[in-house]
Amino acid sequence: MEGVPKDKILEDKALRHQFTRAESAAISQEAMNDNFVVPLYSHIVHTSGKENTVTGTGIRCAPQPSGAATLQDPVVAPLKSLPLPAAEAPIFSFGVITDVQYADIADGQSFRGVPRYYRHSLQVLRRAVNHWNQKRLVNFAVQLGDIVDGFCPKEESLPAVMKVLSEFNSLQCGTVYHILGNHCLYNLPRNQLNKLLKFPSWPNAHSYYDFTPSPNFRFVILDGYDVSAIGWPEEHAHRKAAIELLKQKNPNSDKNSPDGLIGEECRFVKFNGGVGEDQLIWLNQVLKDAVACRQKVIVCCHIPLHPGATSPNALLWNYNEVLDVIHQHNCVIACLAGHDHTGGYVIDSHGIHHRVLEAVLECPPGTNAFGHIDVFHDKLSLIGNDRMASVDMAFDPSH
Ligand SMILES: Nc1ccn([C@@H]2O[C@H](COP(=O)(O)OP(=O)(O)OC[C@H](O)CO)[C@@H](O)[C@H]2O)c(=O)n1
Repeated sequence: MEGVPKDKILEDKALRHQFTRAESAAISQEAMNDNFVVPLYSHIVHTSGKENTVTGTGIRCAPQPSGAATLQDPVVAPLKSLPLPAAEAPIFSFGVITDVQYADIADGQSFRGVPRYYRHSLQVLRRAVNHWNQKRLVNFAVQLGDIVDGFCPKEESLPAVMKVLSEFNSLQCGTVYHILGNHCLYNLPRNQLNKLLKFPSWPNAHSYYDFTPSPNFRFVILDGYDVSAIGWPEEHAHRKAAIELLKQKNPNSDKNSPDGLIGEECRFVKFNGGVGEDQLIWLNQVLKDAVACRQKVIVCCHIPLHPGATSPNALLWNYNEVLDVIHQHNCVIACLAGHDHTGGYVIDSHGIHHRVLEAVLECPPGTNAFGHIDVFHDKLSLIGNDRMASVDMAFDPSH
């Protein structure tokens, strides 16, 4: 955060502070009166020929050089003595990483034959934390799910989780906010995870929460395995509902298999899940409150929320219900997810950015997949490392 004007920095301590509604509204008004610097440039990465999608790795558009004057150029006074405009400093920054899926086992592969590097993933995580620690690059980090892999021998689940968490604990410059993934639930009971991952909702049973790291920005952490065939006790209503849904939607005896399912119907597999009714009501309330506080919201969920940003077999079962709620409020600027390891990106019909992040687990030795997001008043700038593609996500600050 070197060179960042003092008044734009929120110290770590303040970032961990949960702002009250009154505080937020007051600071929000102050910010509105502020003269924000207009960014020098804003761009979206196009790497695949598909508009607004990111499929390449680590590509970042550079600002265009100003070039020589042409006949079309307006006549202007010589600029010799004008200083260059200063680059705008981010309001805050946060680290992002997903699908570490650590296990102390030999390399393997996914169901589709994609190599998976279970031990190396811990090294990628270590490099991520070191990177974020350098120059205090971030104010906090978000881990988007699946810290350990389902192939981790059961008796090693807890030590494996502890090993991963101890790497995260090396983050010197702020809190790590965790999200539940399916592989976490293959390893440990939900209640134990809720406690280990320090969910603010603990000891309540649910695994969703929100936090306000800066007065004008709120994060909503969704639990995509709220209605799920994994992670709940046998008799739990949400497990029963999930099993019933899978019975209706997926004719395969192995409910992890999408064989025979077409298009978006492929999402009805056991390794996905849905957001339950209570969580939808809670989400609606949180977004309503965020609008009242003039906050911009970043929604994070392990399972992607938009079919344009993911393969259909990694999509949230009731993604449309969640999007309906999100679209009713004019405050969500981006949705971040993991789960679909290759990554993806789309801007939806309401201008919301959906960025699915690239997995750590699939990084061949020596390569990386992590990043940090600089938050500005009118854009989120994801700066990815190596296999994580960078992208600028602009939004309208006036809404
Ligand atoms: N066709 C399939 C696919 C998977 N399985 C089994 O389901 C479990 C979870 O699969 P996995 O690929 O490990 O899940 P991830 O969360 O890492 O990734 C999600 C997808 O990549 C989304 O695109 C595991 O036990 C598999 O063996 C299956 O039986 N049949």
